[in-house]
Amino acid sequence: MSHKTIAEIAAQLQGYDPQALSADAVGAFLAQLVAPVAGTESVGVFGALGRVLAADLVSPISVPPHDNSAMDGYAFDGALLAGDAPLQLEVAGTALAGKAWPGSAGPGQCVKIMTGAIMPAGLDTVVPQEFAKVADDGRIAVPAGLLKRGDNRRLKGEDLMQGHPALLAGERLGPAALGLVASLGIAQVQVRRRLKVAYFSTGDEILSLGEPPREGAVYDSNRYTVHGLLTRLGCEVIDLGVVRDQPDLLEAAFRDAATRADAIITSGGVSVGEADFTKAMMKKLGDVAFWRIAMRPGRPMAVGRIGSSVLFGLPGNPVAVMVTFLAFVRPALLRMMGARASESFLLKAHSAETMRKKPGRTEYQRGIVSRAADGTLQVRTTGNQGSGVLSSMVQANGLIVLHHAQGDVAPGDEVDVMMFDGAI
Ligand SMILES: Nc1nc2c(c(=O)[nH]1)N[C@H]1C(S)=C(S)[C@@H](COP(=O)(O)OP(=O)(O)OC[C@H]3O[C@@H](n4cnc5c(N)ncnc54)[C@H](O)[C@@H]3O)O[C@H]1N2
Ligand code: MOO
Repeated sequence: MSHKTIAEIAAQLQGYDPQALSADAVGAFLAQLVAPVAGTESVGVFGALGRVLAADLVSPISVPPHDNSAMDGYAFDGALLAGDAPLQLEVAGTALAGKAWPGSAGPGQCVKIMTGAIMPAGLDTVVPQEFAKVADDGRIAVPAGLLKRGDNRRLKGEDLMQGHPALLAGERLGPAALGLVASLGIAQVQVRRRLKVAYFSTGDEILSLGEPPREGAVYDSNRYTVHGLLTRLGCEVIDLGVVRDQPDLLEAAFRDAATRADAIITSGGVSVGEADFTKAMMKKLGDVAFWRIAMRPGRPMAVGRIGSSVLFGLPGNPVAVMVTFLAFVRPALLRMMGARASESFLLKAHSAETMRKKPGRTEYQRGIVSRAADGTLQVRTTGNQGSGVLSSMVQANGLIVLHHAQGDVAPGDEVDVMMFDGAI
């Protein structure tokens, strides 16, 4: 497959400046860099949760398969409802769910019917049992003015119609979609193959779990966060551990990742520090751009391609990793997974506090959304917004998105919030 180079994509984007990119420009760039992976597989319905449908799914049957009753009651011909007086109907038989009533109702007759039972021929309306008065002679009375013709009847195919698409290619199959597939009698679905994403952390000061603490060193948290983010997305995660700032080790890790994965995610080493091994190695092995993004947190980032793998070089700070992942990597990976484009879901909430914000960059503040006394949604920040303060990501239930052109926020102003539920 031929891919566009960084230079080719950059040439197409107006005002592309790697040293000052808006968050929108990053999104537009990545949309051009990545494409859905080829390859599909057939999976059973239980195993299809979270997978991406590879082709439109056309209904082989109609659901429901027949007109049927939505209530336990009595089915009758709705044409009789014209008058003002209660209808008096004789009960001709009983229609049970799961089989057709074999008889036929004559004029002035109704059929006792259970929820889900096929509507007997010629009958189109159901009076629920609670509203039907049964007289001593066994006849039932339908009160006047209660029903319209067709009430309490479910039409054949009102959920899914035979021959029509029930689900479109690119659907990420959730619990409702699994049930829908099963309701069509379909046991296997064709889904895109899982995306393979390799991940490693870089930095000499990064300790792996199990190593004793030492001065100046911190335990690797990014690999665990990224593992969680990727797993929730339904990717196959290839964990390449912590890689020291040594050219031979970095080169081996990148080469290994590029042969095994569709995408490579690294954290650390993309800023302007002196030990620039990671950047140098990315540049040597692939077609990579180094960006300064007009955003907070998550200013530095590297993107490009090593071999045929897409590279996302995320900044080392733990919160910046999560924010850049949610803002940019997640939409790009969804596109690679073949998922239909979906805008990230932003909720509006009233700010409970003043937020200082300079126009000209996008800021993501960790927020806690709650319901105010008047029933509306309000959001407050978690306090310290340092990009190393991972505990605040745990406290938060969403990211307040202060857009590029936006200025200061006053208490009561509406702000956009990207809720974590569903995203991570
Ligand atoms: N002179 C400048 N300095 C910095 C700039 C800048 O523009 N000019 N940008 C700052 C920003 S913003 C960020 S973010 C960082 C990004 O730097 P790197 O990507 O090179 O990351 P490191 O320096 O390796 O690490 C930054 C920070 O994060 C900690 N870290 C790294 N990896 C992990 C991990 N796997 N688990 C937990 N913590 C990790 C690391 O210890 C550092 O504290 O640069 C700023 N500086
Ligand atoms: O990416 Mo840095 O964390 O903006 O702080």
